[in-house]
Amino acid sequence: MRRVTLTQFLIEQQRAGRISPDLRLLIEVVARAVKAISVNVSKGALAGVLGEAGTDNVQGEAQKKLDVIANEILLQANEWGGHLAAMASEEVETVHQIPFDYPKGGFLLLFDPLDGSSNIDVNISVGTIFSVLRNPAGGSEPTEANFLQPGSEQVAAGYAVYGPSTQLVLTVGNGVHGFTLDREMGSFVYTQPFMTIPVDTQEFAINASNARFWEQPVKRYVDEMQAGKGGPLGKDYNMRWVASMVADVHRILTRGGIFMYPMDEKCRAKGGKLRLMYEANPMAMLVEQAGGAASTGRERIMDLKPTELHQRVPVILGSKNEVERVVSYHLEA
Ligand SMILES: O=P(O)(O)OC[C@H]1O[C@](O)(COP(=O)(O)O)[C@@H](O)[C@@H]1O
Ligand SMILES: [Mg+2]
Ligand SMILES: [Mg+2]
Repeated sequence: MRRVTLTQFLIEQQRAGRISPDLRLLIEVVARAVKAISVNVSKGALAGVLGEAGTDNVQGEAQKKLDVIANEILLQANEWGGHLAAMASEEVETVHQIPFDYPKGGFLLLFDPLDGSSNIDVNISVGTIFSVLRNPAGGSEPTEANFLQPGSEQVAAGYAVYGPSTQLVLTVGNGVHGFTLDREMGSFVYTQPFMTIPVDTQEFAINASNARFWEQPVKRYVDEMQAGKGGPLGKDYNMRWVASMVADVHRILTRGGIFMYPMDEKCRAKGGKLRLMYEANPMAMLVEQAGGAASTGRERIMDLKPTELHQRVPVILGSKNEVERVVSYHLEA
């Protein structure tokens, strides 16, 4: 069978008029950075990359060495090339300007360099999530306000999952496409065209240790799922929680399911647990492009007008009928 690489796929997208040469370059550069992160993640203890970095990030969370390494790899790779005007990272407090005297590029890149940090030291899948917006600042240095665009303005979004194999999953607004890293060849091979999420599911993902903090609509929904066949939903459900959003969403894009990190009393003061610009928006774009839905429980995630770069939001995403059910429980409450 003829193998199609990411490069070939992107050239085809460009030829079809779906992406510009600059956006193609941007995605290629992100993919190259992801390969470098994958090498570091897979070496683990052999390269001395496990454990704490001894620093806190802007959110007051302890950074792992790999959080810092992945962040540096993405920043350095993307500074070069001229396709970007600026970057924003979960690990960096303010907008990261391009340190060269290039004309400003047409795009803004946002990322969670290493998602699922608590899983690094126990050798469970982690990932990288990214989002691309247009640069509205023209030739001047983009400000934080220039980044605060709703998710519906994203021109591309994707993630890499560093699991038994490294996969890159991407949308440029024309479906969701998956690629698997061929380590010997050093290239991403197109392995999952048009990934779709079935509208119904019998699998849910939530951190059940927070049950006592949940709001009533989420309690009701989880109780109903746990009641199984004899309950109001009339079917048995299975549960999975990797605690790496990338891995949980990847499972949902592969075989369906619903993922929830809802509002709860523990995270209410912060607005939620997951980050709007680096986690919720890019995953929402991918999930919607695959036929699923993504909501806070009360609003479509991609309709939110961001108020700050590191904003947090509740997230409920995946199989459409299930997400709509949880949303209806929130609206009834
Ligand atoms: O520790 P918990 O409550 O299970 O939370 C897990 C969630 O936190 C996250 O790890 C947050 O992401 P970071 O690791 O990038 O901070 C998500 O990937 C995951 O879904
Ligand atoms: Mg994360
Ligand atoms: Mg992270």
